[in-house]
Amino acid sequence: MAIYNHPDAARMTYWGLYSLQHRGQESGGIASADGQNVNDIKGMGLVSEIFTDEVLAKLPGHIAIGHTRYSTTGDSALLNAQPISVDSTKGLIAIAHNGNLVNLGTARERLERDGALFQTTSDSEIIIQLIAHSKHSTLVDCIADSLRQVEGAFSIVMMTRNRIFAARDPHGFRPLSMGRIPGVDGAPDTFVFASETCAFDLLHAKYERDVKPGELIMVSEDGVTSRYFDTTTEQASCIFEHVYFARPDSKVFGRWVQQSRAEMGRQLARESGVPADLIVPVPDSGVTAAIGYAEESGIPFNLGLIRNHYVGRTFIQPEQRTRDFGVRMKLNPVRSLLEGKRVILIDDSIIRGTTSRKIVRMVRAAGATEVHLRISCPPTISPCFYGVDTPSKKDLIAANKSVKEICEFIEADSLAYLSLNGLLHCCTEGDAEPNTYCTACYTGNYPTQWVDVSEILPATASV
Ligand SMILES: O=P(O)(O)OC[C@H]1O[C@H](OP(=O)(O)OP(=O)(O)O)[C@H](O)[C@@H]1O
Ligand SMILES: NC(=O)CC[C@H](N)C(=O)O
Ligand code: SF4
Ligand SMILES: [Mg+2]
Repeated sequence: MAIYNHPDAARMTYWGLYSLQHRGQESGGIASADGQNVNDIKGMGLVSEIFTDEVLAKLPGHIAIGHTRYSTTGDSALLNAQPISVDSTKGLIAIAHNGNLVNLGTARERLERDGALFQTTSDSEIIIQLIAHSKHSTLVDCIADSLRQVEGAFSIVMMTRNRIFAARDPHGFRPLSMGRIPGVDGAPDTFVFASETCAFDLLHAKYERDVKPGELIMVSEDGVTSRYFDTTTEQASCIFEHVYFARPDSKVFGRWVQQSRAEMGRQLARESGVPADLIVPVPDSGVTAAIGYAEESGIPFNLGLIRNHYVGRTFIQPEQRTRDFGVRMKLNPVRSLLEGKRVILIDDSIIRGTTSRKIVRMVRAAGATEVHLRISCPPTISPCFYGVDTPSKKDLIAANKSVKEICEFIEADSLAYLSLNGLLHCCTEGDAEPNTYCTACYTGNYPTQWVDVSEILPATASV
């Protein structure tokens, strides 16, 4: 999140982060500036646990950036919480980064040889260390120079004591949108940047446009300026944002997530329908696809699994132990709906298999006579290096087992996944401009050169 020109920028950022909590639950932070000084407050846990009125009062100013972290490089620890600030001859710069860099080893070594002292173990700090060490004369040139040297996924916002910057990597892996709150009585407008447009709604900000792949935007007293630091790379936006990561009330890569997900459900029903009495979504992320599936198949839909609202997302938990327990604490079956029924469960993805195995058992134990599982994306066979912490091949169930074997493992009566062509159709259908997506976790074809070879070795070789 970033806010430029609002008297209570930190509080606006706090509200925005509240709407983006689903993107990271481990730590959070806000940095603010009043034109002279920059302050920041970071903590472990959820946004609501870190920020109270008292804490927000310590963050004055009309400029702010904020972050919720889902760790992909570096420990889940306070030292890696963001925004990360670095002070140099260019003044203090703070960064909030969504994504994951893939050439960090070489970049970090080079910087350390040049005398950089790293404060964190996360990849994100590399970007501002590169800026701090850049030889270019203006800050914006230093930033463009830095962004040309890093490879991988980065949607970033940065701030100095009086400016905001926003940029997206040339592949446009992760989303980043720009919005505006019109100034009252001729006052200047407030500019807002957020990973997802759902953050704009609460702030009454109007979605203006996406930050484009390879674009660097600067907002200062002189207004908004934009330049491109790379125009040579083909777009490869993360299709998993539409499958799982983003909220259905967000527009991601210029397309409503809700539309894509409902179409995934309809397509799944067309590709692998099965006779049944009831469609049950696996909340939350399976709900929209299940509605589409029910629409297409004509089979009744009901909430046969209830989600405890005080438990967050399980897949993005950093530890398997918490993921295991999390599923049971989070989801509980509704016996009165399931008893004696042939049930089709709809979920968006199977990564490790933690959720599916527990849920199929749960639904059967609650009296379902048949349990069929339908997944609204293809089998996840390869890890992600671009900001989704899908593990190395040995932990990805679909990299090690056939669909038939997975079906046996999760003890379902039948299992089917959406086809890759089906998924691509669902995420592009009706669009004016063709969207180009990364689908590497389903195909193993990575859009960047730098990938960790040890992670993508065949599962048996890496055990
Ligand atoms: O195979 P697994 O390793 O168990 O991971 C896959 C599960 O995790 C995700 O849900 P999650 O609980 O994270 O979030 P949600 O509440 O947004 O659905 C996803 O929707 C699957 O249900
Ligand atoms: N979820 C993210 O965007 C992670 C940012 C960064 N790679 C980190 O691990 O801290
Ligand atoms: S590998 Fe998968 S999760 Fe990662 S960016 Fe590509 S589509 Fe998204
Ligand atoms: Mg889910």
